[in-house]
Formats: sequence, C-alpha cells, structure tokens
Amino acid sequence: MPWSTTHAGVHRLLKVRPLLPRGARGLLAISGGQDSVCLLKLLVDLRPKWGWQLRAVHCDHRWRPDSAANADFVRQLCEGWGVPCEVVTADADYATEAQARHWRYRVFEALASQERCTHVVTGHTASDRTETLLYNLLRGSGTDGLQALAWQRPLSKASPITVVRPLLGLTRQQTGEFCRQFDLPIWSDATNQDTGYARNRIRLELLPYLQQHFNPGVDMTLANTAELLTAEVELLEAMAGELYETSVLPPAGEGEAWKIQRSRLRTAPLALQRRVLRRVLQQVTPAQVSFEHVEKLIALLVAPQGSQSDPFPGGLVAVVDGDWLVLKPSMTT
Ligand SMILES: Nc1ncnc2c1ncn2[C@@H]1O[C@H](COP(=O)(O)OP(=O)(O)OP(=O)(O)O)[C@@H](O)[C@H]1O
Repeated sequence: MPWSTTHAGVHRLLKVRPLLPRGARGLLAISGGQDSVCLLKLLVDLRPKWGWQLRAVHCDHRWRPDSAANADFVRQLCEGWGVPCEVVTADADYATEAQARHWRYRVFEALASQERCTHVVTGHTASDRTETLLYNLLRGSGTDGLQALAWQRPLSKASPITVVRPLLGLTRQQTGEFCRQFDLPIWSDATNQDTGYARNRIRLELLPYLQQHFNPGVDMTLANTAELLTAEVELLEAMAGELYETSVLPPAGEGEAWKIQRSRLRTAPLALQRRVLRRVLQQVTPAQVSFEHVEKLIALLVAPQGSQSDPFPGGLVAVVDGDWLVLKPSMTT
C-alpha cells in the first residue's frame, strides 16, 4: 500500500516529537468516527516501521439505539487490520458529556494497565483544539482556560501511562479527505449533528461561518494560537510562582492571617500581580475566583492605610496595614 502525504507527515512528526516511540505498546481509543478511523489506519500502516504493539478500545455509552452496532463496527474494523479490540459497555447512565468522558478515561486507564500499554492514543485533531478554544473563550475563560489540548500528558496524576494525540497537526477536513482517499468506512454518530449541544453548534455553524467570512484556515490558525498561549501561560505561571514565594506570607498558625507584601507586588508587571493574587484567593475562598475578586485586591495595592475590601466568599476581607495587605475574617475588623 503506497503511503500518502498524510502518512509521511505523521511519520515525520513522530520522529521530531517522540509521542509513540519505537516498540511502544499503544492502546488506541476508537469511537468509529472519521478522526479515530484515520488514526487507526495511519498507525496500522506505520506499525511495521515503528515496531509498535497496538490494541484498541471502544467505549459504548449505550446512549444511542445503534451504539451496540457502532461497537461491532469498530471491533470488526480493528480486528480486520490485526488490532485486538476490547469493547467496554457502560454499566451506568452517564448523563453529561463530562461524566461520560470521565468514565471513558477510567476505562482507558484500567485496560491500559491490564494490557501493560505504555500509551493511550486518541484521535483529537487541530479542529478539536480550535473548538475547545472558541468554547472556552465564549464562556469567558482567562488565558489559563484557553490552553490547547496537549500533545501528550500523563493519563492521571501519578500514572506511568501517557495519553498522546498524534493527529493534532491535522484538521478535521484533512482527516475527512484521508478517509475518502482510502475509502475507509466511518460510523456516523447522529448526536454529532444535534445543534442542541454548544460544541456541535461551534463545529457545524460557527466554524463554517468563520471559514467562509473571515479566514478559510481558521481551524489551524486558532489551534496554533492555543499552542502559543499554552507556552505563554506556562512561562507566566513559573514567574508568578517565584513572585508568590517572595511576596506572600501564608498564615503561620491557627487563627493567623494571610499577608501580601504590597511593595513587592506593586513593582511587578500587572499580569503577575493578578496571578499571585488569584493564587492567594484560590486558597482562602471556597468559591470560584472571579475577575472582580482579583481586581478588588489589585486596587488595594495602592490604596491608603486602613482601606479595605468588602467580604470575599468565605467571609475574609482584605485590609491595608502599612506595607501589608492582610486577609482576615470580616467579623474582627
Ligand atoms: N466512545 C469512544 N470510545 C473510544 N474512544 C473514544 C470514544 N469517544 C471518543 N473517543 C476518543 O476521544 C477522541 C476525541 O473524541 P471526542 O472529541 O468525541 O471526545 P471528547 O469527549 O470531546 O474528548 P475530549 O474532552 O478529550 O476532547 C476520539 O478521537 C477518540 O480517540
């Protein structure tokens, strides 16, 4: 079978970015849609060059009347290409996308450990990165929430298994063209067409509009933006960590207050001031820290002696005491 330019591109990528090293044992997560079928075909074709041992997993959420047929389709496709496939059926109803995803990743972890796999491989593409960026941007995320889906990350906190996404350099249009070029069968999931879901509206309505009226390459452009933002957030977080260490005094003991040294923070760039203050608030308030909460503390960095904020969720107020911003319970102020 001759290689396509997509085969060559992914082969090159894997040489530069060692996502799935020679001899790795990869567990491929296959839904049966175009992205994961493209992933399966590419890795099966590249397997002889790399000596990987491949297995597959399909999770049946039992969401659709055709989900058992979908699972059979995936199993047959994988096994036809010499990739043993495990189908795992949900034993409970997962009401939301997030719950279903959480279950899926637990399944991946259990199966990967059992099969001694070193990597779990998913079919995420640049288009998924772009959709996630738009989704989070429109919900009002700060830069931290706009970070790109990573090329690789540990499957869970202390897990030796790595999740890798070798298709992040391709758009959904490219995986679709690849599937047509090789006449690959694809299972079309009807719920992907349901515009009742925000993610589907982004994919089916917003992105085509942006492509037509603003930038035909918006898929890849915004995915690249997300990648750049990720590196910038990492840098800012590291710098904020250093500033935090030298400007924040956590309570020394029971009943003691948090203290922030105003002169240290005032001379730092505003972006770092905000990150340090956000970190403090994250530790003292039970609620989600909002933009307004952080800005209240920013204002107190230059406010006169005795100034104070109104209470933050959890009941603490911030009070200016000389060079210090002191966080204490509102009752005692
Ligand atoms: N039912 C499934 N069984 C196995 N793998 C799946 C299944 N659904 C999704 N995947 C894997 O996850 C990848 C991304 O799929 P999709 O974008 O639908 O999931 P998602 O829940 O949005 O994922 P994420 O939150 O990680 O972006 C697929 O390419 C595939 O590798």
